[in-house]
Amino acid sequence: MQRRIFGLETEFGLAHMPSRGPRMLPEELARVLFRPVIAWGRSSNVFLDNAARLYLDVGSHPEYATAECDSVRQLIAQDRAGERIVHRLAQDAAAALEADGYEPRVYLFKNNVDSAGNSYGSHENYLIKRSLEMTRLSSWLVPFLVTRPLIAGSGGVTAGEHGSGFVLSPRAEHLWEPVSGSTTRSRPMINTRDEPHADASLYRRLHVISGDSSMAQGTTFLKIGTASLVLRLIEAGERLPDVSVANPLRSLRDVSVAVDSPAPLGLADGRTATALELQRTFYAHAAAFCEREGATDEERDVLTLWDAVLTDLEEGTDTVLSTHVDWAAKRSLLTAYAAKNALEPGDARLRQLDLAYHDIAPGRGLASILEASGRLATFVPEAEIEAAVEQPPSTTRAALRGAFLKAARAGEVLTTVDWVNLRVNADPHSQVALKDPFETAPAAVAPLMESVSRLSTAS
Ligand SMILES: Nc1ncnc2c1ncn2[C@@H]1O[C@H](COP(=O)(O)OP(=O)(O)OP(=O)(O)O)[C@@H](O)[C@H]1O
Ligand SMILES: [Mg+2]
Repeated sequence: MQRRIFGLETEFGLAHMPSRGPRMLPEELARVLFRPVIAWGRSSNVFLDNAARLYLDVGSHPEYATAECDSVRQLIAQDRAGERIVHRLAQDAAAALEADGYEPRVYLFKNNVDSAGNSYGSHENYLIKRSLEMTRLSSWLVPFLVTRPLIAGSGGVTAGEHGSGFVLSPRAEHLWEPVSGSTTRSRPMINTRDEPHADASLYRRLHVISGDSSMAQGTTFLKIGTASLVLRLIEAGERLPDVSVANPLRSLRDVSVAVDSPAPLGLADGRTATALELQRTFYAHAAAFCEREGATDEERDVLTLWDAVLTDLEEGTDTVLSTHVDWAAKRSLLTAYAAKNALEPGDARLRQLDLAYHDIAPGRGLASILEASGRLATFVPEAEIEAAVEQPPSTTRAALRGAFLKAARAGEVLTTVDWVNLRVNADPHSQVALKDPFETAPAAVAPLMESVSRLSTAS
């Protein structure tokens, strides 16, 4: 079975929301949040012991990029570990604010649009074969991503020029092209910037930036697991029906807004199909392919859940939908709250509830409360998430990066690290390039480790 590398980058919304008294602006708050990171790692752009990258770009959105994972469950653990790491920074920041006379109400939101309408991303990374032709890839992947909000959207209340309402994917409004090399200027669904972070003759890193950040573990499981299955079909050269949509961006928005009365999407060949029909087509091909070619246990679990979610949508049932899919979980909360308090659709309290769903503070954020009470399904045991705060995935090169960083930090040896390269600063010949993301053999970093132990003993 072909293995795949997955990585998830999450940008968080950061806010000080005092009930009274002075309010700290996000840029300043971000600096306070990163003070311990800079003290520890001498930079606001660091690789952690769990081999993830934590950094602050321009602006005020802290970003956590998971280490390379090779299963979706592992990715969920590493992604959740990232939430914990930034949450703990937020707790420290709150204490620092309090000491300075501010009310200590610091919030981190794992969402994609702030109250001013700015969008920030959740980027998915998939290792794919270099030999894959990009046009063939996008002819299937784009219609898949256009319709994926049905099964993986985070849901949201909008108050736009077209009136207030509920959308499946708040991110959908902020994308401008199906495929492009730029992330900011034109914001595509698939970014083709060619940075494989691996042997470029063998691999590409597919960068999908159209998805919403996910709170429910079931949504991450579906979002990544189904995309990976679709990639498998494409990589295997399956003969697939042409389901190219005529206008991907318009269709993405149509899918997002038409929650209850889905309009058919126009296909490039003149036919029409609903998003649900297209998702069912992708599912059917993936299921048949796995039946024929074999599948991992995890892929079978993805197929089972995908089928169940689509069946719920087809039949108007809720056997798995609101326990696994963010938009459905959120919508039932909103509906119940609006009914109880007799609220109009555009009421500001509904937008607050929407936001509270994405608050990552355990016991305060609504998704975390739903999960704790069993109303959102879990895929990874709590102990695995807590372990992932410190430990990298053991089955990818992240394990070697993590071990190197840990040893170097313990010995106070300064290093320079990126996704591929590892180096001891004081030993220019020590550089190792881990071009194979599946490399886990300690021998691959033996010279580096020797250099670390020599220099730590020397100090
Ligand atoms: N060969 C690979 N294939 C797929 N994913 C990878 C590979 N190597 C690294 N990754 C993942 O890609 C992500 C890279 O995150 P990072 O934030 O550094 O993104 P970037 O696109 O390189 O840069 P930036 O966000 O600064 O523009 C991580 O989650 C990492 O685990
Ligand atoms: Mg990034």
